[in-house]
Amino acid sequence: MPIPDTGTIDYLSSAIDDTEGDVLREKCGVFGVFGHRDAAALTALGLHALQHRGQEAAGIVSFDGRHFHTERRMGLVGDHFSRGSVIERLAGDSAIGHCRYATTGATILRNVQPLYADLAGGGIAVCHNGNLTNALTLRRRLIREGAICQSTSDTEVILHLIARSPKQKLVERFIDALQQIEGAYSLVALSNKKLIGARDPLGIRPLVLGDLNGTPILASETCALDIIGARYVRDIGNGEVVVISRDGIESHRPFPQQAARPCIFEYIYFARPDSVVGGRSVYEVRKRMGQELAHESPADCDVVVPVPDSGVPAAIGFAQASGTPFELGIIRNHYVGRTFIEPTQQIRALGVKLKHNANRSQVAGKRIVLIDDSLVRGTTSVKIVQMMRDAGAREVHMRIASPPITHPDYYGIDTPERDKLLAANMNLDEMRAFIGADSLAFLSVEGIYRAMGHNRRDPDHPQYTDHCFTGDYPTPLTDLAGSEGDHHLSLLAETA
Ligand SMILES: O=P(O)(O)OC[C@H]1O[C@H](OP(=O)(O)OP(=O)(O)O)[C@H](O)[C@@H]1O
Ligand SMILES: NC(=O)CC[C@H](N)C(=O)O
Ligand SMILES: [Mg+2]
Repeated sequence: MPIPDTGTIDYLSSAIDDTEGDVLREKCGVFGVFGHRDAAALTALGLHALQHRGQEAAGIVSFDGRHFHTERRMGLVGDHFSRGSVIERLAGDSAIGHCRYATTGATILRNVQPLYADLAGGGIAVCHNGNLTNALTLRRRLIREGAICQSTSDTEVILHLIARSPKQKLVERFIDALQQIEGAYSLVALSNKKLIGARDPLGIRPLVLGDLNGTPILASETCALDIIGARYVRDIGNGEVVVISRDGIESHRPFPQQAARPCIFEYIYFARPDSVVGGRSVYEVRKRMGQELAHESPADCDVVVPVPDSGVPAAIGFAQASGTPFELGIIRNHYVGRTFIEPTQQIRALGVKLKHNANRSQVAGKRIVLIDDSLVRGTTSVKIVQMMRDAGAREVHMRIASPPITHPDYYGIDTPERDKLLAANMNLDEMRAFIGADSLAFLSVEGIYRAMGHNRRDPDHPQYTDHCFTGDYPTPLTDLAGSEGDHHLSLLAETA
C-alpha cells in the first residue's frame, strides 16, 4: 500500500505515541518492512525469529503516513508484542523493529530502540545492531556543541549527526552521519518516506534484503525472512546504503571500495543455525568446525555430547568425523534463553543452572567428550563438567569449536573486559583445571578458516573480523585510545 506524501512540517507537531515520556525512541536484531498493511505484525514476527540476538528489550516504530507510533519495552519480544492491542496501536504500512542486548549504555528503557527523533525535515527512527568505537568521543563533542542527549546508547549519536548535517536531503544527511562514525553497524531506519538499510564499510554485522510478494524487507538474518514467508533477495553489501521508497530500491556506495570482513563470531555463536549468512549456511559451517576439531584434537571417548544449544551442530560434525556415537547427554530447558548475552554475571550463572540438566542414562559410566561452540567466561563449562561428573561420567573431556577468546570485542558482542575472559588470563592447562575437565582443546584459528572454506587466514587481508582470537582489530578504537570509556555519560541514575 503506497504511503501518502503528507509533507514535512506536520511531523514536527505530530503527537508521538509516547507512553514513557521520552523524546527519543530507541529499539541488536533489526528488522524493517516498507509498504505492507500488516507492517507491525510482520515486524513483531521478524523480531521473534531474531530473539536469540537480544533478549533484554524490544521495540517497534511504525509510520501511518501521518504519524509515527512507537512501543518499546524491557523483556522478550513475546512478552509484549504478541498482543493484538499493541500491534493495533502500531498503525501504518511501514515499520522497523529491534531486539536489544546492550553493548553501550545500560539495560534501561531510555536506551531501548528504535530511537526516534524529530528533525527539521521530519521524523526518523533508527535501529542499530553493532557497536560504535568512537561514539563516546562524538557524544562529548556533540554535547559541547549543545546537543541534548536523551540516552546513554552509542546509537543516539547517529541521530544527532543526521540532525546537524549541513546536507539537504535525508539520504545525504544519513550518509554524512555514517562517514563520521566508526566501528560496527547494521542499521535500519524509517523516515516518513523511506526505509533505509546500511552496513558498515567492513560489513561486520549481517543485514539482508528480502521480498514478501513485492514488499521489501530488511532483517539481520534470513531466519526472520523465513518466519514471514519472505524470499531472500541478497545480503546488503559492506559499506552499502539501500534506500527503499515508493520509487523502488536505490543502492548507494558512499565508502571507498574494500573487501568485506564480517564477524566470525556470527558463524560460531551469534546467528541462528538455520540462517544463511554471507551465502553460507550457519549450520553447515558449525558442523565443519566440529569436523575440523575432531581432526585437530580427537578424544578417546564413548559418546559425543553437545552443550545445547549452539554447541549442537559442531558436536554432530565432531561425532561424524570421529565415528563416535552422538547422544543428548544434556537436556536444555526451553524456557531459558541464551546465557552468554545476559547483562550480569549473576544472571548468567543462575541462567546456566536453570538451563541445563544431565541426561543420566546417556552419561553414567561413560567417557564423555563435551562439545561447545565457544568458551568465554567459563561459566557454562564449569557447571556442565561438574554436572557430567555428578551424573556418573567416568571421564569428561571438553572440546571447543573455536579458538581461545583472548581479546575483548567492541563491535556488538559483550566481551569487553579482558579480566573476565578465561583464555586471556589462563594457559590451556590452567583453564582445564579451572573447568575440572580431564582434557581441554580448542579449534585453531586456521581450523576456523578451513571450516569457512578457505585454505588459510590471509594475514595481510584477513577474510573475517576475528580480533577475539587474534587481537587484530579492523577499525580504529578511538574511544578506547582516548580513555573516553572512563567518563560518566549521564548524571541521571541508570534506572529508567
Ligand atoms: O564461557 P561462557 O561465559 O559460559 O560463555 C560461552 C557459552 O555461552 C554461549 O551459550 P549461551 O547460553 O549464551 O547460548 P546458547 O543456548 O545458544 O548456546 C556459548 O554457546 C557457550 O555455551
Ligand atoms: N548488541 C547490539 O548490537 C547493541 C546495539 C547498540 N550498541 C546498543 O547498545 O543498544
Ligand atoms: Mg551455549
